Amino acid sequence: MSKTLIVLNAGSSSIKFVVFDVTEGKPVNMATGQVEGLGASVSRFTAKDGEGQSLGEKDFDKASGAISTHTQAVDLILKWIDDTFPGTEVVAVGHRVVHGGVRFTKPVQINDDVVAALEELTPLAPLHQPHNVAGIRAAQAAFPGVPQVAVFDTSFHRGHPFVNDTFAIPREYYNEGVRRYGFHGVSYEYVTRRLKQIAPLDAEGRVVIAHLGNGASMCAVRYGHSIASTMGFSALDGLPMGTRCGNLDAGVLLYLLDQKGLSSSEIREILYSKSGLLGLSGISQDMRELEASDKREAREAIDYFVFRVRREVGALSAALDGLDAMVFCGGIGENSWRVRERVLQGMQWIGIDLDEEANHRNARLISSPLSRVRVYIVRTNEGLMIAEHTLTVLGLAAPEIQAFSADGTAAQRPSA
Ligand SMILES: Nc1ncnc2c1ncn2[C@@H]1O[C@H](COP(=O)(O)OP(=O)(O)O)[C@@H](O)[C@H]1O
Ligand SMILES: CC(=O)OP(=O)(O)O
Ligand SMILES: [Mg+2]
Repeated sequence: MSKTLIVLNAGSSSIKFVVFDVTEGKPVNMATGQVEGLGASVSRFTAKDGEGQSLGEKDFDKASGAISTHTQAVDLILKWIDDTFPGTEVVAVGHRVVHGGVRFTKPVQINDDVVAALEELTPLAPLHQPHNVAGIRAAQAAFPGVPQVAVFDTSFHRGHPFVNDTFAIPREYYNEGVRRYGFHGVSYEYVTRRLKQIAPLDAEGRVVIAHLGNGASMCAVRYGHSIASTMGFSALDGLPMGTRCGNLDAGVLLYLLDQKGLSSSEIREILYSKSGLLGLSGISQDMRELEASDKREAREAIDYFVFRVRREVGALSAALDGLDAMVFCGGIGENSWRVRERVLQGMQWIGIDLDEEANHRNARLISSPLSRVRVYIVRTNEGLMIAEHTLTVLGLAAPEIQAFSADGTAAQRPSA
């Protein structure tokens, strides 16, 4: 009987999943999919095989039994896996968990104590953490006795030097956990490892990675380790995102509270769900739609996005004492040649010279031979990273994965 590992990435209104065959101790992608629109009037299930070919899609509305909870979605995913891959045994479940706080500096096997600790971190990541915990509970109910592992978005950043870990507010807040955690660490860890394979010398240098997806952040990596991130205490800080504001003067919060009389939950809704590309354009949170629009507001939203990314290239390069390579990943970073072109144009001052033709075709290397700084596109793969960590934590990984997987954890990092 073949052995299967399931990776779950539970968001506010969707659960993404990846099914891996792990019979040989190495994850082989069998299927990727998601249930979107949880709690909405219509939810949608889609799945693709390892080559990207559709394995099925189905809409669920009131008539066919709408899916409103994460538990129902996990049950649906489990049943689909059972029907699609009969004769496999689920041996482990790996979860992406956005916040690991100061305690979780590396992936961990989940038990009741871990779940309780993750629940306590909910106020730090209200858009993600409750859903991550709901996904864990749903999977525990669906796969009783099957070991589960949490892999954290914050772990990769836990070695930040103090100046990149703190805010200049009274120190007691730092001591109680008000720190610049940084997120998207699972993606950055994967990209850092791929860069080691693609360009080993660059991977040892000073690298700025831009994870530009629906959530977006940038990370400064030196000798393969994160030293700074644009995201801070919450997944709100730094770059503007699909619906999140990014960097914001704290005075704006005081204004909304004191002068506009908004409640904290109204402010949370604005900053997390009504801002960013959606808030500025009034049209969409989706970069493709904005690029297709000829409205001035759409153009200005993209202008702002590009401007903030460019600023951070400079800021993170300063944090790194220079720049050797840059990497784009995430849905926008991997696919939008327009955004990349606009970010990189006129950056000769920092050593970047774009190869426009390579950039147009989303090539792996998009800087010209004249460029002192190499610029790459790397397709991120958070699911594979989570699968490898899950196998390693549970002692199920093939030796080469075990060695690879042990090598990037914050616990083993030299101090930055
Ligand atoms: N070909 C493309 N051109 C421009 N933007 C794209 C393209 N493909 C995807 N995107 C954008 O990528 C974003 C989604 O990124 P993704 O990393 O898939 O999101 P998530 O954080 O939900 O995983 C959306 O804004 C989408 O419009
Ligand atoms: C941390 C974060 O922003 O995650 P996502 O991109 O999945 O929203
Ligand atoms: Mg994402």
